[in-house]
Amino acid sequence: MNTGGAPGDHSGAGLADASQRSLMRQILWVTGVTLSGFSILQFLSGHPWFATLELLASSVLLWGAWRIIRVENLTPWIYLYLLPTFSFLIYIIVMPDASATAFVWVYTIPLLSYLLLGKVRGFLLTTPFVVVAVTLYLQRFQIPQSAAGLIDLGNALLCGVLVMVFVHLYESRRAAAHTQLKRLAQIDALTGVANRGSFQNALERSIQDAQRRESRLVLVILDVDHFKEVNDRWGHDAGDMALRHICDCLQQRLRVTDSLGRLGGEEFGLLLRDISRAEAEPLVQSLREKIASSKMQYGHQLIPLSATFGLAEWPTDSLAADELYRCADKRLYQGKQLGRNRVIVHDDLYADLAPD
Ligand SMILES: Nc1nc2c(ncn2[C@@H]2O[C@H](COP(=O)(O)OP(=O)(O)OP(=O)(O)O)[C@@H](O)[C@H]2O)c(=O)[nH]1
Repeated sequence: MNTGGAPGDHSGAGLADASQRSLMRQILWVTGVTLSGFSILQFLSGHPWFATLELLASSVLLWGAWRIIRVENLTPWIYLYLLPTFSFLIYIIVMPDASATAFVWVYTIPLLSYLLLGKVRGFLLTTPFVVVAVTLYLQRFQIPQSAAGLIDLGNALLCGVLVMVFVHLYESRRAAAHTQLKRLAQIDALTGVANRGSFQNALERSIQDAQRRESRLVLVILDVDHFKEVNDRWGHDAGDMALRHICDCLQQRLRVTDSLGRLGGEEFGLLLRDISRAEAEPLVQSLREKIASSKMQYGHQLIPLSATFGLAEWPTDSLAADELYRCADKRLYQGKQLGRNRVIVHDDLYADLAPD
């Protein structure tokens, strides 16, 4: 059973969009400002055309830094930045009066790629550029014949390889930690089902999906009856165990497309997709009976539990998620007033089935 996560939830490579956008902005600023500094140096060393070119490129980068926050799709902008930048870095290795130390700029290729594109796309972009850079470097400066020259070359190449390996390892662990954190932020620590926030997101997305497919869905809110007594009589641990027990009972009967979430305290939400109120009612009645009939084993004691359920159907009860929620909650409250351990499916109270 799905516990809140809905289809279409892509974690994506690299950093999350908002922080990736601000990171991209900072990178554009830094490279823009650095390049304008270099253009002054080029001008002073007698290369006015190259200086003008760098100044133009720097203006484009600074304009990009201002614009990047508002662009809709960030990915093309990232490639638009990385491809010319990497090509330029390779050019400065092979340009006529290039210094052998210009090769150190190649080390920034894996850093920028992994930072902006994540592990897989970062690796795919880094590899060809680094291979081309090393090949051109060796052609341009020839393989040294002396031991000292070979050591210098070995240092430069080995350092490049290690930078790539370290960045790859770092990004793999960062991406795994990000996925784990994201998962933990969406689940309720006690029961392992979706927490309130991710259940509400699932409800919003399911409504949009039902709207698109002209389907129906049912929102159920349930609250454990006299739960305070469970805590008072058997202790808080028994109360915690009762909450997990109720989740188990619910999960055993739900379909994979349904969602279960803990809305707070002893209140839970169920999202039954592609189902009408009439079809949902027997299912919810069976859930109620299952909870009421399976006493929870706590040590040598059996603790009786029951819950009251309120149902609301989309789109007949309301089109909006918050109104649908209020409707189900109101019926749950009516169920509590009528004596608990029952399912209320609509506002006509006398039409609802009373248990037992
Ligand atoms: N063990 C445990 N108890 C909790 C947790 N969250 C809330 N509670 C307790 O749940 C109890 C809820 O009590 P009430 O709101 O009075 O509800 P109730 O006793 O179930 O009564 P009705 O809902 O009217 O049937 C309180 O005693 C809370 O302390 C939790 O995570 N674990």
